[in-house]
Amino acid sequence: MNADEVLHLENISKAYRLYNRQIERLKTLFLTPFTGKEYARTFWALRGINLSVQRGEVLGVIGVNGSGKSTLLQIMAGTLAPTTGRLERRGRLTALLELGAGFHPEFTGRENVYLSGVTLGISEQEMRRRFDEIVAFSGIEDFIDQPVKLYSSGMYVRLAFSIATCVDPEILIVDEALAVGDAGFVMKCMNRMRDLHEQGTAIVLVTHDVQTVRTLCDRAMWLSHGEMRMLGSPMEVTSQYIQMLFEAQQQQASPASVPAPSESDPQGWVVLKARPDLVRWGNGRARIEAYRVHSSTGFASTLEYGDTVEISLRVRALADLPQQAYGAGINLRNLKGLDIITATTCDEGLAFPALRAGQAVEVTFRFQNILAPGDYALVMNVEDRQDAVPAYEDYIENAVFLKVVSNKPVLSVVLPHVETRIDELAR
Ligand SMILES: Nc1ncnc2c1ncn2[C@@H]1O[C@H](COP(=O)(O)OP(=O)(O)OP(=O)(O)O)[C@@H](O)[C@H]1O
Repeated sequence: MNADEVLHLENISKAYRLYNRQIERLKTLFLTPFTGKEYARTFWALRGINLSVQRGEVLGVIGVNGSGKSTLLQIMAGTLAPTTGRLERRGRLTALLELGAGFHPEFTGRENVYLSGVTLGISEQEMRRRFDEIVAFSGIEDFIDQPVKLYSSGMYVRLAFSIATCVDPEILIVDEALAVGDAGFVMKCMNRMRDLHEQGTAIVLVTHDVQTVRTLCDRAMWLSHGEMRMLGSPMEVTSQYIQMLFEAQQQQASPASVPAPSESDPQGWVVLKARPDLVRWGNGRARIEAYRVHSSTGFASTLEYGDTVEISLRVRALADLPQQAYGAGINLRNLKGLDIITATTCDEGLAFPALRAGQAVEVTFRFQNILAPGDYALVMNVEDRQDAVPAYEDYIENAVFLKVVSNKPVLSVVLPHVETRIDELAR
């Protein structure tokens, strides 16, 4: 390992033995020692991972369910042994892997803080010094002397995250556990991770939230079927990843799976329902609950080139939203994952009114359809532009697919109306 490395993985692989039936497990237990015959199937959850994490860098790990992310983090954290390969670590490592991992359920929160100190090799005196800060950050002062078995999952995460981040780790490993906290705490955790990053802590973060990778990470790694598919800049890796999700979803999408405007709603609103293929993230303070698309073809997902199109979003506040830089936006994204048209209320200088929880607004974007014929995903979001980097209340990658048709050739990606003139010159 060079001086700047805190984690070094060389050819790390992890195999699990899988049994199709219980009897095979028993046979392995009782017969294999004598017959040498294998009854299990080997499944490689990770294969040949080479990676080095530098001091102070934030690495985001993405990949679909079952791609090996948790397995990799457990190996990095030292709670799981790799089948092959070599791992080196430098410095104090804290990890938030599974909910409640490392806590003794019968012990109180206070006792678990000190128990964690023991596990991390931190003296009782040092833990005593850090105790107040840990409890204050967790926000569960009132429950600190209750056994943690009585904690809600959110309280578990609060305490575990506080411990993991208040002990000056050189390496912090976080596995999506943050999703369990409420929006306020998730934001607090994000800020905490930014602070640690500035202080030089290396962070490895598994998340399904592409936006988190883009805003928090220095590098991103995409795992696919246990192998490293891509390692590089967050923007590059997440874009490729989104495109893959998008194409996979396109292949699956049958006409019936594309939500069509509801016939029962004469105003054309389509209510957004949870679908397995819907890629949606955000802190949940506001949600897009319905959308509608209108053009000369009516409330339909097929649009004529050149038509005037209106796309409306109905946004409902789920928490009180003071009047500030809130806004909504849409992108029309082609099948290569490129945003061809984007529009936001913030960029148009329009501010949302202050909203109380439960109140809704309708936002309409009206534009000339200059898109070349083809299929497009409609991406929609509610954003908060208070800070330089937007935060998203709700972000939906692929709410609906729109088809653009044209009876005149469009040879470019977009074709705006071009005033054209021929002037004959006098000889
Ligand atoms: N103890 C185990 N025995 C057998 N297979 C396992 C075991 N743990 C994990 N696996 C398998 O290894 C693969 C990788 O799992 P892992 O939990 O690392 O994926 P992941 O990317 O973290 O998924 P998710 O996003 O759903 O959390 C999966 O196919 C999983 O079924």
